[in-house]
Amino acid sequence: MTSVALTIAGSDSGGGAGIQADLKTFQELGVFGTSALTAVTAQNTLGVHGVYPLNASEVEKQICAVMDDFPVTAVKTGMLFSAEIIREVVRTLKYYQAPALIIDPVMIAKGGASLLQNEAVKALKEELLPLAAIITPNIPEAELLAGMKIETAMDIEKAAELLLEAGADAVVMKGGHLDNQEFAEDLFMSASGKKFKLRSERIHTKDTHGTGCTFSAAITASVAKGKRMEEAVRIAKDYIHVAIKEGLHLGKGHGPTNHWAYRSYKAEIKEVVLLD
Ligand SMILES: Nc1ncnc2c1ncn2[C@@H]1O[C@H](COP(=O)(O)OP(=O)(O)OP(=O)(O)O)[C@@H](O)[C@H]1O
Ligand SMILES: Cc1ncc(CO)c(N)n1
Repeated sequence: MTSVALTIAGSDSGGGAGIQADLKTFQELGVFGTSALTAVTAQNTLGVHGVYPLNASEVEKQICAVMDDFPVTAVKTGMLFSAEIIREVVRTLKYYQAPALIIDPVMIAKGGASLLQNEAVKALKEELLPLAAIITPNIPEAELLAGMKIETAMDIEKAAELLLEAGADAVVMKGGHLDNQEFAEDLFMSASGKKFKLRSERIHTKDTHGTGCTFSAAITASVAKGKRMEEAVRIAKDYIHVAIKEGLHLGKGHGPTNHWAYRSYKAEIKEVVLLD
């Protein structure tokens, strides 16, 4: 049977991040993609030129339309913008006893534009995060959610532990933002005690627009197909790695990644480093 995933996120008119990245990723990984828009952004590779949120009730209607009709097996959240939208998403997902929830806690776009209001961070942490099968913060997002500064490898683990304590079943701390490193390394930790690093060669490119959205959408697609979380994050790491590596070099700023690249990609590039 065809697997169906739902993404609840913002639109990126430039097509590299947000809903557009999610649907492209679902498609490439063989999952039927459905969506609920939270906001429209006027955005391209140079930055965010406008943010136009929908009402919480408009978001709820879209989720209901999808959930009432489709056998959704995984849900992803991206840009949620406000505490009102977060609360409505939480209420609606609880009503449907929604399947596995993958949270990408989107806060700030690469150019610095805010995609989540400051006062909404608390709602994300206290109300949405406890529903998470996995949450995929980058370092600045993890700092705000865990309420601590992250400077060392030990800080990364400590913050991951705090997010598990806050109610997520698993966490991937994305290391894409740590500059000047040979590797792009992410830390996976689960409440059930699994812990490993996903490591790939760091690609030196400015074209990394939408990498976070694409990575968590790839996790969502595999989970929708019934794969275990550890396997889902490994596939996602492969997917994003090759999508960055085979970049399309579109636009004048931070270009999007290449979703077609995974089709012809066979070898495994990433390395899994088990930790005790
Ligand atoms: N230059 C790079 N080379 C290889 N992998 C990378 C690179 N940059 C990011 N990644 C990988 O891409 C995935 C997404 O991480 P990233 O830190 O970019 O997310 P993000 O900050 O949430 O992205 P966004 O800016 O789209 O919100 C991670 O697995 C990360 O290791
Ligand atoms: C709509 C949207 N969602 C997420 C991101 C983060 O990459 C972005 N730039 N735009």
